[in-house]
Amino acid sequence: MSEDLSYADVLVVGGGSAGCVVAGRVSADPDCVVTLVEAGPRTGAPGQLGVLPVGPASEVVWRYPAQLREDGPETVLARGRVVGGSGAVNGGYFVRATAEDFTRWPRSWSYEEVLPHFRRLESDPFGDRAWHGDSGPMPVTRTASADLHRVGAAFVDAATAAGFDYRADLNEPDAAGVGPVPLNARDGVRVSTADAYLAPHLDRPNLRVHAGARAVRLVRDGDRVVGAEVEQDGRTRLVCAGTVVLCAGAVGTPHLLMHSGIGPAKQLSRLGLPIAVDLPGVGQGLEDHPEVTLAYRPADPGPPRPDQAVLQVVLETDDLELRPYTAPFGLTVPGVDDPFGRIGVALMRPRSRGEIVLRSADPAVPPLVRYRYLREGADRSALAAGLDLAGELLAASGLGEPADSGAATDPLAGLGTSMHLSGSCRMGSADDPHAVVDERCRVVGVDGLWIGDGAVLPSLPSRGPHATVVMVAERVARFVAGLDA
Ligand SMILES: Cc1cc2nc3c(=O)[nH]c(=O)nc-3n(C[C@H](O)[C@H](O)[C@H](O)COP(=O)(O)OP(=O)(O)OC[C@H]3O[C@@H](n4cnc5c(N)ncnc54)[C@H](O)[C@@H]3O)c2cc1C
Repeated sequence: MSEDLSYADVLVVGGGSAGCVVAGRVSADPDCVVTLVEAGPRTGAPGQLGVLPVGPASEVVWRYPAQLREDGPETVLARGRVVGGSGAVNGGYFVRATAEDFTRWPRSWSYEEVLPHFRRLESDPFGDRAWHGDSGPMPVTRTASADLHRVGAAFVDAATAAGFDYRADLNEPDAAGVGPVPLNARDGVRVSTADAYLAPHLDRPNLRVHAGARAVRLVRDGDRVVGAEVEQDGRTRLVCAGTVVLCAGAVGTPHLLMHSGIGPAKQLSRLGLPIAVDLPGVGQGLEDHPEVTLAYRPADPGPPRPDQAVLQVVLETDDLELRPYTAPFGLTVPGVDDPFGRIGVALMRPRSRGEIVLRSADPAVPPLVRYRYLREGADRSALAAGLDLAGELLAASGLGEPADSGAATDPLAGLGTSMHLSGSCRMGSADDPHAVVDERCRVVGVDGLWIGDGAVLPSLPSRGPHATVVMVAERVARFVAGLDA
């Protein structure tokens, strides 16, 4: 029997990028008791921008089995598992979705509608521009030209010489070209939403943060969710709640929904799970940016610089993002052996969509992330064209000679992922049979249940998703708090 240990007006499940925003914002009302449960530890993710703490021995990530191509082998996908979530272990790149991206979202999420929320969340030195804010919790900074690592400086020179525009602000509404990456960082240290939205308010009596606490199942009373079963310290506790906001991420949120009987009936019944609400879109339609890299032998890798972002500059073209990584991954990801310099080539508007598949009726067994990358010929040729462009820019930059990394026979053989999973419980209109949440991010067919994380993105931004996920969470917090109708 579960023990009824606590009550919350609002229970936030998952203390990642989105969950910390929702808990921090909603608990501003002292009359609202907010409980945040996070499966991972409270701290442990080193904050230096030049270190990605996601290597094989990391204690702050989940390792999900993943299959990138339909006929390909399984690999492992890391996601943050710590207060701050993936945003506490990521590259610190904080580029907004473009204005054009929002033309694919429901009209109530047009660029004009979301802009105030982007402005509210940030403190950007460009704060005097119409599309920026200068008093929000997230600091947004860029590496000054004079401070760029030689990789970034040489790449900018090569790209501008090749005719690409230089953009000082890649967070302009439709910025394309080459320029410094907006970073959620201060003085070379990553600032997660746990730092920005949660830490300043931990003394609020109405805010309770439980680390090492994993929700295993939602609890319902008829059509209403009334709480969750939470495992902590080897015990299962029942947390009763007036409202539950799922922020367990694009894998964790559909996983928890399905284990609570909310999901595609066919998949649930195959595993003998009870069906409460047949929602065919749960876990379906996920998107991410496939990435291949051009490896080279760096002419001069230089010493590791933990204070420098793994990506200081980037080139945005129509549907590609070129990423000249500042240092070999062997220097930035603990436990990884990789001596090569790399220019990443990511497809930012991929046509393939994947799914999250349950493998067991036991909620402790991680689901499979099935990407189905490169099913479409157009995706393959776009990436191949991107590799050609990377080759031209490498040659012009003088950064090094292409390496024989085994990619010569099939340049797409080294396919990877940007780890930008989104849209596994996507937002949509009432007539969309695959919509999991409505335009206010309320779960369809269930009362008292919201989703506030990257799972709800209706289509993948053509930029990394972190800034956009934080914007969505800002907005969901307002819906939950009743500040916006
Ligand atoms: C290694 C890496 C690098 C990345 N780099 C960038 C980048 O530089 N720029 C960019 O734009 N994007 C980047 N991303 C993606 C970006 O960080 C994510 O899109 C974003 O952080 C997602 O936020 P979220 O709140 O949806 O999920 P998360 O931040 O992943 O939060 C989910 C949280 O829920 C917790 N959780 C899961 N299940 C449960 C449960 N059952 N009970 C309790 N807690 C649970 C998890 O432990 C986690 O803390 C990167 C991602 C990774 C993994």
